[in-house]
Amino acid sequence: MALRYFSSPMPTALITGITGQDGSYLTEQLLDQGYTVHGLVRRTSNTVRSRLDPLFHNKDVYNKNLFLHYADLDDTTTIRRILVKTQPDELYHLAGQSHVGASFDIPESTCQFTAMGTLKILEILRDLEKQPRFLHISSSEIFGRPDESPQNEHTPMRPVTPYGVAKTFATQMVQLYRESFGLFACNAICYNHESPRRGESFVTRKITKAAAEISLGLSDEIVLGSLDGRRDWGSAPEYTTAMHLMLQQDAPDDYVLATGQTHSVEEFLDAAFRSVGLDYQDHLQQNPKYMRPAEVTRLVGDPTHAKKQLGWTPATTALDLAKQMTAADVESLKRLAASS
Ligand SMILES: C[C@H]1O[C@H](OP(=O)(O)OP(=O)(O)OC[C@H]2O[C@@H](n3cnc4c(=O)[nH]c(N)nc43)[C@H](O)[C@@H]2O)[C@@H](O)[C@@H](O)C1=O
Repeated sequence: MALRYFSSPMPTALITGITGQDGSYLTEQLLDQGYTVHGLVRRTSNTVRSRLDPLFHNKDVYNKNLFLHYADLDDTTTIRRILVKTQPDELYHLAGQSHVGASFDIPESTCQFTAMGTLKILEILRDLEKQPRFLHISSSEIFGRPDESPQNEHTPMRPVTPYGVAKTFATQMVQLYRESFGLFACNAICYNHESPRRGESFVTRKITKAAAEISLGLSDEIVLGSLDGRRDWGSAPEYTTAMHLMLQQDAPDDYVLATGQTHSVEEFLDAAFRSVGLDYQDHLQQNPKYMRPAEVTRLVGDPTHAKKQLGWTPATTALDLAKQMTAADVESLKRLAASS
């Protein structure tokens, strides 16, 4: 695709949350299109980055065009310095505390990183001479218990979880900075999006990893909370493709990224276990520890705007994902066993 607004032939992107599921897919997609990619990473004693390290090993060009910088989300001086030094054309803000269940236990740090972290970046951008186009990863959790179904970009926000409240604040700040200060700032309002790189504490990956382990005789049970929640699950690399398209438009806007279909946790569980010849009922335990004080039960997105404006179509269904992710977990466990 032609990237019309660049003055130089090699666009540059900066990604917060580059080590996460979405950050790693987006990095691959941008590098494959000839971008130089800079990523912010947190300074920890653990330098293994399981989703990014294979990129450095796989293709030599990645070593030349991918750069990581240490910066926490609340370290505004360092982020400002990196922005001034790297002069990105596009800034993808994917970082934050993203676990909804955990946000009930750690509401302050959820708001500090997910809400205030976004505002701090917007404030830095406001002062920059060269302002990159900005994408904030928002969430269907902003809709909470909505009055209408499916939800679109105009559905009122009614969050019911600390994470949803933090994302609502960040989403509205992005809108405010777009309208009041003229930033090219967009919200990608993402419904659940999954892949074999999904963190293991999210329900899809927890299920597919357990199905793989049980099928290989490595475990015998899976412990979950409520199976009733319904989710609009799509494929993570398809959603990062749409995020990139959002920053190639003539004008900034918000887009719902969703499939428009929902499935229950139980349906996903059933599909994953069936794909390796198991009946989940023989292995399921339920524990209130995984149940939440408040739960969004019926969120489903209307992706019409993204389809029309971006020409984007989500192709992978939740049941495809259940099978693909279980197969990937089986393969990875087999590789691990072969190498030890
Ligand atoms: C759009 C939104 O999407 C994600 O948030 P989420 O929907 O909360 O995702 P999840 O995989 O944690 O839960 C899905 C459902 O599964 C139920 N559930 C049952 N048993 C367990 C269980 O054992 N663990 C978990 N995690 N969930 C369980 C749980 O109660 C809920 O009904 C994030 O990416 C978030 O960042 C985001 O923006």
